Amino acid sequence: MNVVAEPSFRESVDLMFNRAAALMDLSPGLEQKIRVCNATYTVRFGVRLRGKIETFVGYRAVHSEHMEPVKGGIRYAPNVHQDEVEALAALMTYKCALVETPFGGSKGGLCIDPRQYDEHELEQITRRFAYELIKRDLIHPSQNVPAPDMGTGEREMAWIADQYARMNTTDINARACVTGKPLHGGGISGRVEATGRGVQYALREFFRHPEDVAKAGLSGTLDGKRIIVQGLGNVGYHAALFLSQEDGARITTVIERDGAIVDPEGVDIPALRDWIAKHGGVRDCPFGTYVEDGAALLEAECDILIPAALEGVINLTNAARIQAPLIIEAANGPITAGADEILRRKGAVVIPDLYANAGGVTVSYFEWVKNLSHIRFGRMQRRSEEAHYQLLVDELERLSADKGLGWELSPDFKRKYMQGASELDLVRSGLDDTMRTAYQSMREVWHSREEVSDLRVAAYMVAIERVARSYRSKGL
Ligand SMILES: NC(=O)c1ccc[n+]([C@@H]2O[C@H](COP(=O)([O-])OP(=O)(O)OC[C@H]3O[C@@H](n4cnc5c(N)ncnc54)[C@H](O)[C@@H]3O)[C@@H](O)[C@H]2O)c1
Repeated sequence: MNVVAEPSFRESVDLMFNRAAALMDLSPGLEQKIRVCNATYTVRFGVRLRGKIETFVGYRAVHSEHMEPVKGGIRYAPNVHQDEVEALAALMTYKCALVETPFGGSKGGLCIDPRQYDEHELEQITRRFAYELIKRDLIHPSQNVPAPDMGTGEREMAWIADQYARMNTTDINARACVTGKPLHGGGISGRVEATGRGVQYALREFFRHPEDVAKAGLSGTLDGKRIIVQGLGNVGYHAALFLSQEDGARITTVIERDGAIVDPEGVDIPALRDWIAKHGGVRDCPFGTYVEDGAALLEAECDILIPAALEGVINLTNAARIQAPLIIEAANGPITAGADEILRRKGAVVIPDLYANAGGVTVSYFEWVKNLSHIRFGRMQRRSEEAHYQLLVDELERLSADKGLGWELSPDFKRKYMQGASELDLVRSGLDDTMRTAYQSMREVWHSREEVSDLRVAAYMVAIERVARSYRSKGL
């Protein structure tokens, strides 16, 4: 393998920021204020496990408090470090600004390989980590609200919410201290799938603009497009599932940590997911051809590449060989700053992380609002409204019959129309609207200024301008 000097993840994010800031009219002081991470708290705590005390290292970085609470996931991975959580926290600031969720940016991490511990041990470790953060208001409904990220999910969020509630028994808004909770524990429908769903909506929006699609050298719709996905975890699985089942795309390759599965006709995503859950990897999987060097397949021919696992996987060592004309960054930071430049020169179109994976924080926002408002979303309308909707449905059917159009409203449509939307309908339509609006705002900058060469720089410009506006109006 070539050894090439790459900037760190945080430096990479800063370089991307700098490229955008250079095209803007910011004072150097404000530019620096927005770029830097405000503070990072490091905690080392001991937990007695299997008769011995084990020490764990965790972080919570707060990048920008121009809006509070600050928001960002907690990652469990063996080599999490300060640079990484600061990069991820910065991305959260820009992401929240781009999709207009009223949060600053934060991120947490715990150095742990969760696969080495059983559920009871993970609960002990999570509760202890949460205790350390809650004590310092680094988990708090109005100050800092975590969510799932790599290696964590609903289960860990439920433990964190319970830990907060135990330590703050009189806080009526306790449930809003963390998002991504299970539905029965104050969560919201559609949160588990939200980031992958957002990737699908982002691609749908991109394909609504033939001019943009042509920039990637592609044409038509998502139907029949060949897609390579790296990482079949929460984000990659849902993106792959929805794109293959609902948009007619073919997932020709899935790259996992122990190799890849290739099937030019389209990998059976639910079957593969079940296989991984049972066997811990893709080796010996019967649903396609197994390839041991999975990472090499990032360079394979396809229409769309979806890195949905780790940062830095497309870097100076492989960027020149990437064949995908369109890359959507479902993961945070999968393309380094140097690789980004190489891809731009090659003419590849990159849909950037701060937009592409914003579905998670968008639906987290809905969950937080639901928790704070103490209402259930999407319930039955009043009876008078139901009668009103019935009249409209009758009228639509009468019109269709009169004009001989032969329309028939589906029972599902009638039910939804008359009962009001379910919580899941509301979440999906809110997410779709958010992804469309954010794309339009990036696109406008991308197309209106010649020096704006790509969607990433446009996304950063929109986000930085909004953060700057917030600081200008309220002061530092
Ligand atoms: N979960 C969310 O809501 C969310 C939101 C926004 C962004 N993200 C980002 O998406 C990415 C994935 O997060 P997730 O929540 O899906 O994590 P996850 O832990 O659910 O899944 C990660 C997947 O990647 C695989 N993987 C790990 N190392 C790999 C390697 N070297 N090669 C190939 N596959 C590998 C794992 O086996 C796993 O299947 C991260 O960058 C995360 O920051 C997640």
